[in-house]
Amino acid sequence: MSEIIRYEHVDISYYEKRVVQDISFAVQPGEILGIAGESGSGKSTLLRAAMGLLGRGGVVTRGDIWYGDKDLPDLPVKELRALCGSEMAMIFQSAGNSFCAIRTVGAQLWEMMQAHGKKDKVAFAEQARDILAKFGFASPGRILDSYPFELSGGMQQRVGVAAAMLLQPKLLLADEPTSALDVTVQKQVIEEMLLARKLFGTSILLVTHNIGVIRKMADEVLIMKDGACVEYGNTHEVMERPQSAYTKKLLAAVPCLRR
Ligand SMILES: Nc1ncnc2c1ncn2[C@@H]1O[C@H](COP(=O)(O)OP(=O)(O)OP(=O)(O)O)[C@@H](O)[C@H]1O
Repeated sequence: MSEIIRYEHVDISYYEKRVVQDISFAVQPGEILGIAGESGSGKSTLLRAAMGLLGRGGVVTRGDIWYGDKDLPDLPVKELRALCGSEMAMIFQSAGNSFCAIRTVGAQLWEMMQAHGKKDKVAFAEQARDILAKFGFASPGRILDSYPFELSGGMQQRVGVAAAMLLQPKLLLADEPTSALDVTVQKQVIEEMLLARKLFGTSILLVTHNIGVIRKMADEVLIMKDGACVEYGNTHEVMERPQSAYTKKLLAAVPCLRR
């Protein structure tokens, strides 16, 4: 199998109530799959299932999520934790919530790297400055020495994306990464994710309500409603010739956006 990740007939329940049913898709190396659809249709749940982040009450009840030859829902917690960050990284709507308020950004990133077995702090600092510079930060050293509250929400989100790339994961799971941002910063975060793909060949699974973001970024798109897939295919084709009534309605509700 050459795919980075493959979902096969996945059902997920919370407290025995099924919220995701029979979802199948695959993401190739360097490919971006956008997932859009109704609120509460299970988009975030799909991403969280890969990372083992469903929490108490959440279970993959059927199907497989293959990462290479590893079926993620069946993986022992320790093995899954080792993959998280180094192979698969996740970014959320607000990176600020993931940072601890009372320690510098640099200290927290170093802690993350240590958790993945890195021991050379000087090499880490150099790599962190290098990544931040690649992602367009003018003063990487200042960012690392900052406390999160010294950075704007948009800046925190941009740092979050760059930080996720420190371990050069093969797959980035992005859950509404732009929805809390103003339009200018949204564009910067989109550019950052596209740059991550260009620099590192990272595949991206992107959940968003923003069809404009899907048009701009995604090679393939999966549209969800009531826990099920109503449409899945090449983004351009789905946007130009949607087949399901729900996708047609969803696209009709979007103001005309340029690619
Ligand atoms: N921890 C949880 N416990 C119980 N039910 C949950 C939990 N998390 C999500 N759900 C339910 O699972 C369903 C899918 O939720 P999910 O957050 O995946 O949807 P979504 O498509 O990402 O929604 P949105 O677009 O509003 O973020 C919803 O009915 C939600 O209420």
